[in-house]
Amino acid sequence: MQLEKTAINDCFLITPKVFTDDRGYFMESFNTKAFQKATKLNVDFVQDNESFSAYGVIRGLHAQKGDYAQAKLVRVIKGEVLDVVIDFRKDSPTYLNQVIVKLNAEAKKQLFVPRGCLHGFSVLSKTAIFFYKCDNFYNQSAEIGYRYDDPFFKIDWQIPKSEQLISVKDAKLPLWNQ
Ligand SMILES: Cc1cn([C@H]2C[C@H](O)[C@@H](COP(=O)(O)OP(=O)(O)O[C@H]3O[C@@H](C)C(=O)[C@@H](O)[C@H]3O)O2)c(=O)[nH]c1=O
Repeated sequence: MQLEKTAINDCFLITPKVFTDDRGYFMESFNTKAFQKATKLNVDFVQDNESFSAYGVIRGLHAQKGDYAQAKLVRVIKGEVLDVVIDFRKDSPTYLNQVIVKLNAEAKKQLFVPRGCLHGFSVLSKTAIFFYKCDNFYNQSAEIGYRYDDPFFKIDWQIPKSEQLISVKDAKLPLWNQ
């Protein structure tokens, strides 16, 4: 696997080694030892999530707070998304920096999202299957989130306004009040 640093501390772009042959391909989508060696981070993933979305869907911006904060290792199994991470850790040297990267099933890149960061994505392809590992369990009461169209974050989700599809829950999220 190959590791690239990003504009957010401890948020890494990971390219797995893909072995192709006449049958197709093989890759280790996750290997604890290789991950720890490359990132120097000790992360214990405990939950895997998968979601399916159509073009125009925007999910985010989400996180879990306090003891329930989650690091995520995200990737796309089908289609393409624009993945967005905002460093929301007040004590981080890259506080409020953003990482915005296209992830797709062809390139197979993964993004490691540290605990305490806001996360979201928009679907650029006709449909997309999004898969992610989490190092803490889902806890509804610990969920926090801010509006995908918050003017402070000013994220270009690369979806025309008329085609954006947002959940009722996400549409009701507050704007970030600094
Ligand atoms: C995230 C999650 C949701 N659910 C349930 C709650 C709800 O009824 C249904 C759909 O939940 P949501 O609308 O919150 O799903 P979604 O908007 O896809 O939420 C996800 O968005 C991306 C951007 C993230 O970063 C994730 O951490 C997560 O917050 O699934 C679980 O049971 N476990 C989970 O881990």
